[in-house]
Amino acid sequence: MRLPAVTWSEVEHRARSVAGGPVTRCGGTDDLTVAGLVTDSRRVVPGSLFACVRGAASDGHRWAATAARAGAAALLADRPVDVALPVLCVPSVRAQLGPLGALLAGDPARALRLTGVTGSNGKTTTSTLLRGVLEAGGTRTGVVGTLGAQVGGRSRGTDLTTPEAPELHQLLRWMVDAGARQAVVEASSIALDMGRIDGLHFDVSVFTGFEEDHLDHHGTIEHYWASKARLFERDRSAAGVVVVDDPWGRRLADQAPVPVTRVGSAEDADVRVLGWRTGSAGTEVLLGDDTGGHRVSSPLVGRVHVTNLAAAWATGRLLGVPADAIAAGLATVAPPRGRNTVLGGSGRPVVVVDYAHTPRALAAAIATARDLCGPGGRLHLVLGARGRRDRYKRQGLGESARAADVVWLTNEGSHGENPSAIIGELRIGLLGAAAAVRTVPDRRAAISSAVRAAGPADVVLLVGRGHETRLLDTTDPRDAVHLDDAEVANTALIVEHGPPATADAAERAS
Ligand SMILES: CC(=O)N[C@H]1[C@@H](OP(=O)(O)OP(=O)(O)OC[C@H]2O[C@@H](n3ccc(=O)[nH]c3=O)[C@H](O)[C@@H]2O)O[C@H](CO)[C@@H](O)[C@@H]1O[C@H](C)C(=O)N[C@@H](C)C(=O)N[C@H](CCC(=O)O)C(=O)O
Repeated sequence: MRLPAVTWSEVEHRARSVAGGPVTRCGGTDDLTVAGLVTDSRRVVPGSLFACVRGAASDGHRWAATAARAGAAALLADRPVDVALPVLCVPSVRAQLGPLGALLAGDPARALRLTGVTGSNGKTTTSTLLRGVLEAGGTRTGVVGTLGAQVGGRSRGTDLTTPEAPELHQLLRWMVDAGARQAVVEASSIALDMGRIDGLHFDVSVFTGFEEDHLDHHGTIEHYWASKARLFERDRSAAGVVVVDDPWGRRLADQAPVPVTRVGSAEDADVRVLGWRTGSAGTEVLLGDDTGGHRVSSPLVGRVHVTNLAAAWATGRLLGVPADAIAAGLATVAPPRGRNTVLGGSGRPVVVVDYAHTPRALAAAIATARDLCGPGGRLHLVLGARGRRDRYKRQGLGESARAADVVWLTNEGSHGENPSAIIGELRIGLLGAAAAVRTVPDRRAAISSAVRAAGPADVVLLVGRGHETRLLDTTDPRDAVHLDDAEVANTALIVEHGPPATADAAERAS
């Protein structure tokens, strides 16, 4: 992807448009040009403008000399650095990442209609659904989120659900160059808090629902909610679609300064869920809006997707997509990897792989998996908790797990914590539960044991990692090992219960 060469004076001019205090240019002539804004010295290429970002673990200013050696043409800093490069000194480097990230990517957002998606659960599914709806409406649409970035038949990996602003604007440039005229952006609360979507304005932003999460970062649930509510300010979005089935969503709908379409089962919902049913073949929802009743179907499995489908419907309508195109789009969108992915069946246990990693999402995933049990079937849950993150959730996860028949406690990547201590915290929520509790610290062995113990009417639910394929038990990312829950489950199904009995099951196992 070729990024435009931007003159130093254009960079200075855009930087001055960011409120916050004096901008001082040290060195560099007006016709000096830079190409690409980079926040990581390890990704600098000749001609880059390197942004010295102060972080929690280190200060980007420490990497200025490294960036210079890698060919950076100039620096963005908030204090003097002893490096022989032109420097633009600003009050806050992080505050410049959006505006300058946009400028140095050629302001791609100006050529796109943008939809933002935030919420504690359902961001990835709803973003994927929206892309399908907008494409069915006839517009090439890009998407960026937890599963990386996609446009047309191309994809790119990302380290974060919502990348840092310079990378995000470069991905939007990549989408525009690939012919996209719409883009859907998953906006995580941490990204909203850290300014990663600065420089973007959304036609519609979607709030998929809320429960406490990421309190390690936000501190309190109020701050967590406020970071999401920030997306529904006029300077960020023109309109909102908000699921009002929980009090925090209702509060947002009541308080947001932009026009809000309310979605859910509530009486006052503008797009109301009138009924639904779900099973291994997919989900069907009956919706009511100001144009009447609409029946939509989707291959997604599980009650958790009912409001995701309703929110995608409401957003498509707001963006002018005809009702029949929305329905066609929803009917064709395949489940995103690791979101209620269904394996096995046809005479073998069903295995469901899901990303649920909060108590409420786990309770919903268990309810969904229970819907897939055959007569008299039991639900086996393979449960862990990621190390070094949101310890406060572990007892709640254990409490939600009480709804299963057999719970297999295991490792989910301890990230340097003591794996047994993590399992012990999960077990607190299970004290006195009717469910049988097994402890198998090795994740592969736990998945295989659960699949082995499951009968043909049973369901094995694997939660916490979904699509993830890297498992880390230390604090050094280089120690990560490959472990894909769906891969391990498929192997266990064949080893313990034989190959798929029918073609479609074989297809599903692929
Ligand atoms: C809490 C958080 O979001 N931290 C992010 C933050 O880290 P940090 O402030 O510690 O940065 P740092 O490591 O001190 O580095 C400071 C600066 O020096 C630079 N640097 C660093 C090393 C070097 O050799 N050269 C160099 O230039 C870095 O690129 C950075 O610009 O800035 C880093 C660089 O951009 C991010 O990688 C890092 O995300 C970490 C890895 C992370 O795990 N973030 C998670 C919590 C996150 O953001 N999750 C959300 C939500 C997901 C969900 O909803 O489930 C997401 O959007 O992914």
